[in-house]
Amino acid sequence: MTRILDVRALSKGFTMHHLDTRMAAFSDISFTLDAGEFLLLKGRNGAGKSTLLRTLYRSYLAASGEILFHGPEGVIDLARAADVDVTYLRRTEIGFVTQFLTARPRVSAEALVAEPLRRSGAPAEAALEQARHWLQAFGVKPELWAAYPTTFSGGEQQKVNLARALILPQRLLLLDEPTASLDVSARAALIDRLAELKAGGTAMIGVFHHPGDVATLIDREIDLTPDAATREDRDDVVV
Ligand SMILES: Nc1ncnc2c1ncn2[C@@H]1O[C@H](COP(=O)(O)OP(=O)(O)OP(=O)(O)O)[C@@H](O)[C@H]1O
Repeated sequence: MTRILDVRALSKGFTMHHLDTRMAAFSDISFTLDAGEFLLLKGRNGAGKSTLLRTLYRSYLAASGEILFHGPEGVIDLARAADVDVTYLRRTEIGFVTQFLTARPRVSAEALVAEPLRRSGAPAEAALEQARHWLQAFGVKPELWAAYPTTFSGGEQQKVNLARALILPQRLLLLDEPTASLDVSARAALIDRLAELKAGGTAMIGVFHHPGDVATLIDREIDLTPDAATREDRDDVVV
């Protein structure tokens, strides 16, 4: 079993300056994750699911604890890694799929989707071909491929977002409600792609409003609700 992540005693809180108080988002979280494993994050609203994903991605700095990522060049603690190392890992090793597309002015949908492949060294035409394949797979109409996604509908933007986030297999994939606002066929395409990436060894941590969407992928779950018993048995998954 290839270890991907070793999270130890991780905590994160927020300082509410206007109230002069500090509030814990999650405390003392520990778990491990191996290649090809899918971990479901559960918990009531406000339990800290999104904050944990953002802390693992290093959008937030942890208050304490370790996030040991087993990467191509050895083990690196994401809680303390230099920004330049985090930026590098985000390009090639760690993906984050949210509900929101960061569209850029005057960048076409197909160019946006092809970008991760281009950055990894793929020739322009091959990257565009792959981009069109994934736009098609997620159900974006061909007449939109060369258009700017800033004007797309919410669901269309989400499909472009998924195509871009999932075009390049990564070692670790963080998923924050990626099925929100998707139609049935795009949801099916997403599940197929996640299954394919999982089979290829990508480790995943996901938050899903409807975990039933990904029931076939889930290996383990952690409940972030304070005092909830964390169940790690696949048979206990509630869908
Ligand atoms: N940037 C922030 N500043 C201050 N407090 C924050 C910030 N982000 C999140 N919080 C607080 O941290 C707690 C955890 O929020 P988080 O969004 O991680 O919960 P969640 O489990 O993802 O919730 P939901 O299921 O409602 O999406 C909440 O009480 C929230 O108000």
